[in-house]
Amino acid sequence: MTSPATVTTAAPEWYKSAVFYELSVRTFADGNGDGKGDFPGLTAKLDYLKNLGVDVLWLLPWFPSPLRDDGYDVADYRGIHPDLGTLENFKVFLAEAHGRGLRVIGDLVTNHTSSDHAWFQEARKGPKLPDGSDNPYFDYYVWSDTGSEYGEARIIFVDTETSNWTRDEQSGRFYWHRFFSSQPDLNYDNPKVVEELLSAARFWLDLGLDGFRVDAVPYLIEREGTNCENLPETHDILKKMRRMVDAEYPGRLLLAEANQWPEDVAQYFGTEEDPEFHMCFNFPVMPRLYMSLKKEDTTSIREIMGRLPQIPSFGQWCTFLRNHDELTLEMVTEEERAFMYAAYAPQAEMRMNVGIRRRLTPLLDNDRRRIELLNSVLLALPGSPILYYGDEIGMGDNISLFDRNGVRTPMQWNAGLNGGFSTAAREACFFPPIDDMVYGFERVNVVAAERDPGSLLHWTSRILGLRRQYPTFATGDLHFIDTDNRAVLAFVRQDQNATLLIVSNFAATPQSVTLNLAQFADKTPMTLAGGSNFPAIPQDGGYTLALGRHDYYWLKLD
Ligand SMILES: OC[C@H]1O[C@H](O[C@H]2O[C@H](CO)[C@@H](O)[C@H](O)[C@H]2O)[C@H](O)[C@@H](O)[C@@H]1O
Ligand SMILES: [Ca+2]
Repeated sequence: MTSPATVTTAAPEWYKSAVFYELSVRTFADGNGDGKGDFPGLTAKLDYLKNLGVDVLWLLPWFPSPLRDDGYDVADYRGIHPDLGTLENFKVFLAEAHGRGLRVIGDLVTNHTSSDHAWFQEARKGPKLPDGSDNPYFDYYVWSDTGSEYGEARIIFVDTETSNWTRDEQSGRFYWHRFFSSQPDLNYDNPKVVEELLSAARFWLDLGLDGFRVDAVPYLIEREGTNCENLPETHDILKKMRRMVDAEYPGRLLLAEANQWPEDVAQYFGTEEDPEFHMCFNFPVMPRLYMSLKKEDTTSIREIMGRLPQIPSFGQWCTFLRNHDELTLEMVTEEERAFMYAAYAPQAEMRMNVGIRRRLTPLLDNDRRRIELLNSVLLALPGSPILYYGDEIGMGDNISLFDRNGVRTPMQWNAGLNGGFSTAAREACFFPPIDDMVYGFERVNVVAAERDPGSLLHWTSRILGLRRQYPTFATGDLHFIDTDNRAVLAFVRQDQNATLLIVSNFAATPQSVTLNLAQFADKTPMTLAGGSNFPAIPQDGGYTLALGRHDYYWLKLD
């Protein structure tokens, strides 16, 4: 296999203009007919992803794991889960992706390991080994005799866990875990742990991986009297990771998963002089996009975007509508959370932990106008967008499945057996393919979408192409425009190349809006898609537009 080891580009900040696509190898495509997706299966689908118009694939954890948290419980940082194929299969996949100009990032699960990891199994033997020597692995984890420390730290998986401490029978001590009890937290006060994780990262970067989404970064360090989130010592460790990447693998990407308020999440970029992550997910804006739709009031989007601190010049936000977890409601007020539950999770089983375990299309009632609206805003706001696999064809969910698995069902490729995901018997599929009347693979699948010129898939591909023509979407400044209608969100993206005006109607009825465009007086807006001219902006700047329900305009002002 002699395909390129990396994607060559002159732009070191390639991530700023990239569109990301998140997928799970396990549920994307099964290459050997055993009911489990794998790297050969994924490799065979690379042309589909390239044609869709994405630039970077983010792969969920592929490591050996007992799968008590869908792979976020890593048992070996340097391997491939046997269900997914071999290291050789991975290398072929990476070369084939790079050969098509696609980059690939992995998921580095830093905060914890699986309790099955050899380090934890060794650690359980206690601080001293039978021969009286020190057990070097004991200090890889966070132990307590009483399980009473760090009482101010919240429990994250509130539906499952009642404490962040669990007693280990073998050692007779309590170990610390921010997530499931099967995920003991690593002890980042131990420099050896830091080195272990850096060296695990090097293993994959040496193979040509383009970077990592780094999981659950706020929780690395614990300190009494704090909530054990976002601590300075945690930032010191993450900065060390960035220094390693910059020194040894320049051009590779670190993306932080820090589900925090704007002021806290922005800290994960570090500074110009002492950088941390190249990118951070914009968690706070995500639920407000949904909320604005049901409230027909976009004030919360403007407010939260206005709260985002200035970030270093190398930094870029990462925006998303959905991912493999529940639609998290951690970054909203209690009142907003109650609104979101009532609006989007009418059945109790749709709720999970602090969020809603549903996919994009069912959340938006399979309403094409709403799906297009939210996606268009996602693509126009500052940041690099991430699409979640299957959302481009309008896949549904299966809330009867345990935990967050309902949004992790097999990709639907065609109307045949198991939606083309696998040739195995349906019962052998890792998760059952969706086969209900509305979202089942017989109706919702890639082949059907490719045949229909008006499909969501084609629309997605077209709008990605349009966005790509205007680098201003990637790096331009953002200015909100004052309007007389809160249901309509209007903003400008601007740089030396272009001034783009984005107007979006979040209401379910047609709306009229008057924008204050005084600073653009005399300019003639032109639609990006069709090149049609709109009336010129008058001298006083008052510009009235009519928009159909959930309609949007992408206009150019130059
Ligand atoms: O590895 C443990 C978990 O880490 C990520 O979790 C994030 O998801 C949570 C919701 O499921 C969220 O509340 C939390 O703030 C995040 O850190 C990962 O994405 C999960 O899949 C995983 O279980
Ligand atoms: Ca397989």
